[in-house]
Amino acid sequence: MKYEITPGKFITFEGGEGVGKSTNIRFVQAWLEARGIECRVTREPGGTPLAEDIRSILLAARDESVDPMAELLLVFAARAQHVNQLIKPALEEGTWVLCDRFTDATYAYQGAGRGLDLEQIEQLENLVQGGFRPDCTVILDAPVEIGMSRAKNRGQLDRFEQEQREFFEKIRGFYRGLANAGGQSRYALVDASVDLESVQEQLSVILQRLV
Ligand SMILES: Nc1ncnc2c1ncn2[C@@H]1O[C@H](COP(=O)(O)OP(=O)(O)O)[C@@H](O)[C@H]1O
Ligand SMILES: Cc1cn([C@H]2C[C@H](O)[C@@H](COP(=O)(O)OP(=O)(O)O)O2)c(=O)[nH]c1=O
Repeated sequence: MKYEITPGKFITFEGGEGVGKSTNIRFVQAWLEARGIECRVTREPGGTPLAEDIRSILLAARDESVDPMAELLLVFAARAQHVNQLIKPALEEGTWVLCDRFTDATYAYQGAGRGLDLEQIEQLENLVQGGFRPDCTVILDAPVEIGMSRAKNRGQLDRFEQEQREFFEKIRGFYRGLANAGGQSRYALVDASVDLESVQEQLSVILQRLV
């Protein structure tokens, strides 16, 4: 008898700085593993040794201003490595992959934030990923100042965290737009401004629909 492995699901977590992505990914992992679902937690930019090296290049604060197109191409270089070396092989084994940010972050940060053309980003998305997209994208939404105040105890600011408030408002607006576009979509908007328990209640409802 042919034994078929059910491929895993690919869930991505998006939102502004400090909204609680890492904290809630750990909750989702525990929730799924308690139901016998094997999970792999990863992040972007990063996830493999090469992609983590590219992450360090992207996040380093530097005197030289970084050309937005150079930033965009680095993000996708890291993603090509991550998708092909880690994410797809894990999914094919039946492991679920929980990823802290993915391509929606590129539309939000390099597109809405830096002002790059969304169609050019889409061309790169198709080039690097083909038709590969997340099964579900959780957007954790909170006012910019809440995320900033939660993130501020983390020490030195990286190159993105050094941006002005206006940059983060654009990113928040973009994510909310994705979630509110209507119709059947893979996006689930979570109010992350409330206490952790209330955030996790919202996540449980989303997870019930996925398992
Ligand atoms: N709903 C919440 N209420 C209060 N504090 C939170 C909440 N969610 C996360 N935190 C705290 O905020 C900080 C940033 O959370 P983190 O998960 O690292 O965010 P991100 O990964 O989105 O940058 C952590 O100290 C975390 O414990
Ligand atoms: C995945 C991705 C991340 N980024 C940025 C957003 C973040 O500022 C940074 C690192 O992501 P992350 O570690 O999630 O930041 P934080 O925990 O502070 O929210 O990389 C992009 O600009 N484009 C992308 O495509």
